[in-house]
Amino acid sequence: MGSDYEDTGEEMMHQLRSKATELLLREEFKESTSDSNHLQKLNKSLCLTFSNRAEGRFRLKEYADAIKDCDQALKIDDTHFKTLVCKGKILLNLNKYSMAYDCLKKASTDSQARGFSENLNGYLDLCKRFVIQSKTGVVDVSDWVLSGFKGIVPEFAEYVGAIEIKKSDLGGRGLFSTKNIDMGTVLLVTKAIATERVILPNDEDYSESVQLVMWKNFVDKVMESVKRCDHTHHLIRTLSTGEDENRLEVPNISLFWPETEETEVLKENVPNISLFWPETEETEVLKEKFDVDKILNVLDGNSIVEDSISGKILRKNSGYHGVGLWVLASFINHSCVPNARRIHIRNHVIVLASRDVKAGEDITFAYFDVLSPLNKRREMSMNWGFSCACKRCKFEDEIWSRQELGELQVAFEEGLLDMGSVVFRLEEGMKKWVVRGKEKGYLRSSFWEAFLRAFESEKLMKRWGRRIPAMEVIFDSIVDVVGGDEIVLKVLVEGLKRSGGGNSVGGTLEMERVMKLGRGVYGKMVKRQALKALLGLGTHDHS
Ligand SMILES: C[S@@+](CC[C@H](N)C(=O)[O-])C[C@H]1O[C@@H](n2cnc3c(N)ncnc32)[C@H](O)[C@@H]1O
Repeated sequence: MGSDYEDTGEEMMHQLRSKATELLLREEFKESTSDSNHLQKLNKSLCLTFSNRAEGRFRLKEYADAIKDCDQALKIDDTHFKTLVCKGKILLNLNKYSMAYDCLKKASTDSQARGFSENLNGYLDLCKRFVIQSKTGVVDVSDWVLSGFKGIVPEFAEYVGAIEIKKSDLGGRGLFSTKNIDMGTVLLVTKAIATERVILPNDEDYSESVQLVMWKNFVDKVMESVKRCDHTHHLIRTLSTGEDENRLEVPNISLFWPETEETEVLKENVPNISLFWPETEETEVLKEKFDVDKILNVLDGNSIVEDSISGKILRKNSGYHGVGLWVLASFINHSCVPNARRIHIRNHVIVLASRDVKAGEDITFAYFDVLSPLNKRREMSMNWGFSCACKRCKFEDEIWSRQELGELQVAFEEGLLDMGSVVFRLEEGMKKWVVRGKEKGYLRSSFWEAFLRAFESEKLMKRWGRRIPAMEVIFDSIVDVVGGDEIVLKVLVEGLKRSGGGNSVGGTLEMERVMKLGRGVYGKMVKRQALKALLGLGTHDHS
């Protein structure tokens, strides 16, 4: 990097090494007391120099090199306070929580710990919490939510739940559950390689430019991370560039586990052997080492927009528009019958089960609004560069060949029929076409807009209400398809507020329906009272 700080360190280290070599050559260092003292001083300086360079490299986020410097310093003095603190902080950043704890604990017993400006006990507590979190995935943001997002923003450890990467029928690889999982359970917590956020202006043209600048800054940040850390580069290279997805390797999930030795090995700077090949064009070697085009393609297909349909930014000022790359989350495929969703808190993404998930299921979230008819969903998936292969699309593909359904869709889109009539005809049609169970929910979700407008209109309900299924029946079958969906939740919450907020007997049932769906949207990490506060339903609940 060539900073002044590093240059001075390098120079000093060089002088010290020369002096040590000189002493060794004279073979006097063992016998001579004065030289032994001198060597001691020399070692002390060398230790301090390594320690200082480690600190500098830590600040530059060059963690692998910083750790090497710490180890050199600790080889000279394994109780060196400053180095122990520095190594502890680096390990914390590398998600090695137990090892970080051990380092910082050792530092905390040093007499210098008392006058130390940073809060060592705070770090130790954080390590302890992270060790538990990274094993259990249990996170609770209720206090933060209840404080109106004014308190300290929660910090998260990396967590990889009961999931694995396998070949997926949907396309390429996917993330799969390895056991039965309850709705609201956290499946994955991971920090972004990089994120970039902006507040979008109202002006459409200007907004487009702002988004372009956001994308450029984001790409720059990713490139920086890749240059700084071989492990990051390695992880990004496991992602799809969109080409030949079915022939891609399936990485082992352990690559993403925090606290493991395997990641430690990969974090080391292992030079590529091609670097030493004779007769190879230098540019060729460099290209293989750092392929900008490949990384750009990876970013195109794997970056996640934070406020997209199945993402939720949990904080007060969520007027931001953001993009980020979360490597393991990028293995999650899309489905129009999704079973997971994302919550974004600062640079972390938390993926949670938005319904009960069975062992062996493909974990999926919605890349786009799945409360839309097939033709719109097709368009949106093509914009993403793929043709959706989920079971709902397959079913609807077949059933849409029925002329009546096509005509109904046109009548709905062009407003040729009132929405009550659209809904009535759809329900009657489903009887005739022998559509049953979940498949009814597929079509109802595609006609969500029509159902919503019918249920919201007193006039239409007077006319059609008795001839169509009750709103609760429809909503349940839609939730069965789309899982914990924020749009459905909002409609239910508005309905509940209009009916007096759950004080009547019917209202209590409605409240339970909302709370259950809320768990699918926000997960178990937002407890009941906090969830009510978040939904604007008051916090006076004594149940
Ligand atoms: C973010 S990646 C998901 C992981 C990817 N399958 C892999 O092997 O790396 C998005 C890509 O996965 C594929 N994909 C995701 N969901 C799909 C779906 N429902 N149907 C078909 N292909 C899908 C598409 O090729 C899409 O561009």
